[in-house]
Amino acid sequence: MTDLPSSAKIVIIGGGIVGASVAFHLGAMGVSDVLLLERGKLTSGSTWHAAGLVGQLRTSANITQLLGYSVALYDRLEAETGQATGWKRNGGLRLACNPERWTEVKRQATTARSFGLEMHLLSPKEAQDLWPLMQIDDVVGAAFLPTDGQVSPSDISAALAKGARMKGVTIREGVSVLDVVVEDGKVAAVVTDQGQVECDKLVICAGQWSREIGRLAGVNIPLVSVQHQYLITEPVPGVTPGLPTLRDPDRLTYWKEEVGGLVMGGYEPNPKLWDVDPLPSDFEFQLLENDLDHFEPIMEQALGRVPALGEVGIRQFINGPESFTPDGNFILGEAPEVKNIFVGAGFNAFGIASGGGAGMALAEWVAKGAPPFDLWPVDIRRFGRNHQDLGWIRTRTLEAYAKHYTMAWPFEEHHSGRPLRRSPLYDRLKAEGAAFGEKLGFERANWFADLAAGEVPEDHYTYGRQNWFGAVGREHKAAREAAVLFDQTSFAKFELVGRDAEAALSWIAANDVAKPVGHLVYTQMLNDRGGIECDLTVSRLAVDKYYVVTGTGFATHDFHWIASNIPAGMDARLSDVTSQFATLVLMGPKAREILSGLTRDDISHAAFPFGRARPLQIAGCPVLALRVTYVGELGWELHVPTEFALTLYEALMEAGRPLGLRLAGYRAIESLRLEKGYRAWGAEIGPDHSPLVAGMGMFVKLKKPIPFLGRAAIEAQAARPLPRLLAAFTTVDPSLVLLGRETIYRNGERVGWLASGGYGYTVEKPIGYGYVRNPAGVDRDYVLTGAYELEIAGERYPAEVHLDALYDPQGSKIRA
Ligand SMILES: NCCCC(=O)O
Repeated sequence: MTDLPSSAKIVIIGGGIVGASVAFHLGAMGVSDVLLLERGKLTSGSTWHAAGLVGQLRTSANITQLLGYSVALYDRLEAETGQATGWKRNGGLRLACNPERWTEVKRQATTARSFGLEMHLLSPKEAQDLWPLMQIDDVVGAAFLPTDGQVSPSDISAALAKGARMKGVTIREGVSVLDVVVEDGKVAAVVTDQGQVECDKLVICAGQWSREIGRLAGVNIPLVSVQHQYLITEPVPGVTPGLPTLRDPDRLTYWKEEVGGLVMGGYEPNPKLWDVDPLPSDFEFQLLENDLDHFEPIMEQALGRVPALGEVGIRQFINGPESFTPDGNFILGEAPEVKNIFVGAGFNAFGIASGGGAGMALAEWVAKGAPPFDLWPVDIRRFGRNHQDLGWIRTRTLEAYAKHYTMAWPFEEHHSGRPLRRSPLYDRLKAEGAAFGEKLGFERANWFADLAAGEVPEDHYTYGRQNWFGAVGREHKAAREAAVLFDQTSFAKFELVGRDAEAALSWIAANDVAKPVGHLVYTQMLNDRGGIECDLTVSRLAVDKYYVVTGTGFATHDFHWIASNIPAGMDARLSDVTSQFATLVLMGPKAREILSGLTRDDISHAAFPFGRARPLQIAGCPVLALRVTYVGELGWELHVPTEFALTLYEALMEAGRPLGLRLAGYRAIESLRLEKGYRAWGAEIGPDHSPLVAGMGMFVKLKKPIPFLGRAAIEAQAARPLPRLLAAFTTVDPSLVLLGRETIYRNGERVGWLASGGYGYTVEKPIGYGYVRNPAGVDRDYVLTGAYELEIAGERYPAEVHLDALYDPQGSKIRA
């Protein structure tokens, strides 16, 4: 028995690297009364058998920053705690063995430059000079990140735990959590085998056991355990302690030095779950049985790269289960289901690399209620209804594991666990040649193949222009010249109802939403730093009722943000009505002509202007029509009870085809909105960007004396020069492919990177958006007076800068 306290301000469950790091950072922040509970011994779950590579570059700047924080922490932790960590900055090599991979690596080098991370491109021979044991016959090129490294997972965790204790955190080993007590939607206590511990906040960092702990509290943590195998050799002649880590993704393998020998592991294309449910609770310092047959293809690939592997003995073979997630990103943040329960789990084989930074970020989230910066790619609120089914989670996670080292193609879609959520129009769209993508389990048409012309609705991935380029161009042109119909049924839709709905929404929304019934307002919702948390439309349907429409992927996030910011005591209830309504979006100069033949209602501009929401009867269907656009054309979002969706679709297509109506998909939306300069949350805007730096100050009610969340921060920003400003860029060479993360140079100096990239078929140019930075202040003049270049895959190309929309800057089309 341990002397377990009966209460603690914060309880952390799990003594692996992430739990220890959260404890360390809470201690460092001076937070007192923190208790870490570990069921076995510290690190005994999966931390102890991790391979310990520490790479930093990710596709997100902020996640890269998080991993960079890990490196900086590991640099100093041994001196700070007196505990050896095994950390060394021996650098990381990455090989490319075919031209497309070489393009990927060169684009990664540009991404690294954009994010301020050192990464050098090497010839095969230069790579071999750093890693003399490898064969380079098939190597096209390589990249070297000198600040990457490796660490001893157990030792670094022990150092974090020691540091946490030194800062006052209590750590108890041998304590099992049996239940979690939730009262009034908040965590109240954990029940352990040694008594109950009351707490204000709970942090679940229990590795692969996190899903089960979450379930005790009604919190969904979608991760599963996958078997991961690697081997450790006897000493290999020629292997030195300074040997860099090596990733050989075309052979699906990684390498690192260990006590004069080599560690070699890999990501099998046919991964195997640790298929037990529930997971055993006494699995401490244990491994699974080796499966050499399963590892054989990885071994063959490895021998081809490092023949010396065949000449030394294998010291140990490891098959350790580790937690993986359906999208390959880890899980951080406050659970949307229960207040004050936080999660740090699902680290997908990069827990050791992420541990330092993830612990820092989660500690801040727990202590201050918000993360230090935007962590959307790993935010627990990115999950949706599809992520609640264990079978689906398993299927998709196995796909993600198998793709750990495969090419990360632009526009790549997952193929497993589909179809799951289907619009009523799915079969019709499929018959019309839809190439579907998927978001939160929803099937969504990305583009339409011309079946009569023999086109096949399948993506063919490359880093160049992909096979759908022409098809999307057709849809784009139809939107600008005639009309298109998008099925956007997957939109997340909420109703906010109650006596205080207006007051609550006025507090949460940055734009003025206190409008008469029948008005639609586009608004952001800001955090107290003035950053954009939500970007959506609200339509007032009654004095006490608003209809909120936001992006498919933001369903959980935006619902949680709105619900948790309704001031206490106000009568305003939020409900998710996504599944009740299909959304057909009719856009283009012929939209009114098409619609007017199907309704007796007056839809003239005078009767139904832009920014209004009206009920319409269309072809017998009761429709809520929203006069709004995300593509820069005249049009309506038609929200209709799902059972009417097919009837509405048939009527629109029949009336529209003679006028040039086409079906169109999400890739056309992207192209159209880039031309029109509409921002996308998660790309150009997010919690780190205020409306002012995003060039959207006109949507903030600063001129009205209405208090709103984030107002003070925006007022303070408005009084100072802006540190950066969002601009559009087009390249002079129209054949270039912009994908996002390309580096922006102004007068030869690096000033930012593209948050998004695509192509505008009307302007006939590649388009990208990115922030131009200058600590001394940025204004329109500063942006417009520079000479710009964009770096793409290591080469610089001249570019033009724009602050106004490239298409219809006056907005005359949408107000037609
Ligand atoms: N746990 C293995 C990590 C491999 C990698 O960092 O690529």
